[in-house]
Amino acid sequence: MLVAADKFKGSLTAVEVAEHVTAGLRRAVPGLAVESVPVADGGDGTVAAALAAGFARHEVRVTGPVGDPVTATFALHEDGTAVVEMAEASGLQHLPEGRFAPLTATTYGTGELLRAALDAGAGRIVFGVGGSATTDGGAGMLAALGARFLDAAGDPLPPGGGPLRDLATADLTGLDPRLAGTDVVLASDVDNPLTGPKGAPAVYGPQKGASEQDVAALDAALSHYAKVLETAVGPRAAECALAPGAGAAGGIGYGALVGLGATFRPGIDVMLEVLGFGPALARATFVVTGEGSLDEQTLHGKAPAGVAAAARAAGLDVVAVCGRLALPPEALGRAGIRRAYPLTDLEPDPARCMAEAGPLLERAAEALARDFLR
Ligand SMILES: Nc1ncnc2c1ncn2[C@@H]1O[C@H](COP(=O)(O)OP(=O)(O)OP(=O)(O)O)[C@@H](O)[C@H]1O
Ligand SMILES: O=C(O)[C@H](O)CO
Repeated sequence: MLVAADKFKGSLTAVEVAEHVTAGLRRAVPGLAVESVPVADGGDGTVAAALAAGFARHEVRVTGPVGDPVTATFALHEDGTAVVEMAEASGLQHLPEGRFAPLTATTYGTGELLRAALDAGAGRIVFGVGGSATTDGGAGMLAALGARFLDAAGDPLPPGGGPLRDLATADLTGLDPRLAGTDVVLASDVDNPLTGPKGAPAVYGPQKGASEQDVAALDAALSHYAKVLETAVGPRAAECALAPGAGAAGGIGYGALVGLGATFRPGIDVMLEVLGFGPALARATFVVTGEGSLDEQTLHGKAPAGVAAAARAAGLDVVAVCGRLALPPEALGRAGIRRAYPLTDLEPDPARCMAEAGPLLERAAEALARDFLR
């Protein structure tokens, strides 16, 4: 039995989900052998999943999205693979008192975090992006790693995506030379391009507090930024702006593709590899996956869809646990999930469902075991 579920955002971490599911399964089937691989898709919870898989914890003080220092964690494996999560440095959770800063929030701290991973000896970086407070195209991150972004007077630009409208010259030649020898994988939660109707400002700007006017300003600023970078590094900068994942996390995907030589991969695929899911799957006979909300998004590359695809390919049955379920049985079936057990079936009151998620999940796992394991 393999438990490979993501967090239930707002109520349980992926590690807690695994613990409660295991407890419930064992209550129904005493002595059941259960292995767990808490999973994540590159978005928040990615470093936590790597730590649960045995990576070493490294904590660093870096610049937060609006300039105040924050403590960010990255995870390092003894084989030299680092898992770095941009939200640890530049995520929405670091906005003081939750106050948005759509035009001025910076990814500078993410660049500092990447530098710390290089300092710690990382030879390969899995760069998980998503959940960002920023829309600066990764300019702050590149600046922290040695790039220079200057206005017409030759002064460095102030932080954030808005000021990129005044960018006159970009110079990436000062980037940390260790990056050239480092394999960077962009593990993204989304595949949007940098700008346009499906771009970072239009699609994800509003969740960072951007008004309609801000979205238009950010889209123009990022388009201009990409043009200036084309002058600095050549036509590949234009290709990167259109590439899947360029628009992830406020365009940090673009910054990583252009400046860090990153390659884009769907986050869940990369993370399953990094977390040792394959060998665990080979030992399993049945798989439980899940996340907080099983919905349309789940089908688009979220953790349970990735787990179910891999498990079905190995010929194993998959069922899911979740807080809430917003998919019909046919859609679950297409994703390779035989049945889902939502906590809201056990406790219809949403607030109690969140507050008592642990014990409810144990009951859901017991029911699942009775249905499938006896
Ligand atoms: N215990 C719970 N009971 C009912 N619903 C829950 C519970 N825990 C989480 N949820 C629902 O799940 C939502 C979070 O969904 P989920 O954990 O799938 O993350 P997400 O928002 O899709 O983000 P990510 O992309 O990081 O996975 C919450 O907003 C809530 O609606
Ligand atoms: O951070 C963001 O902008 C979203 O999570 C998409 O990557």
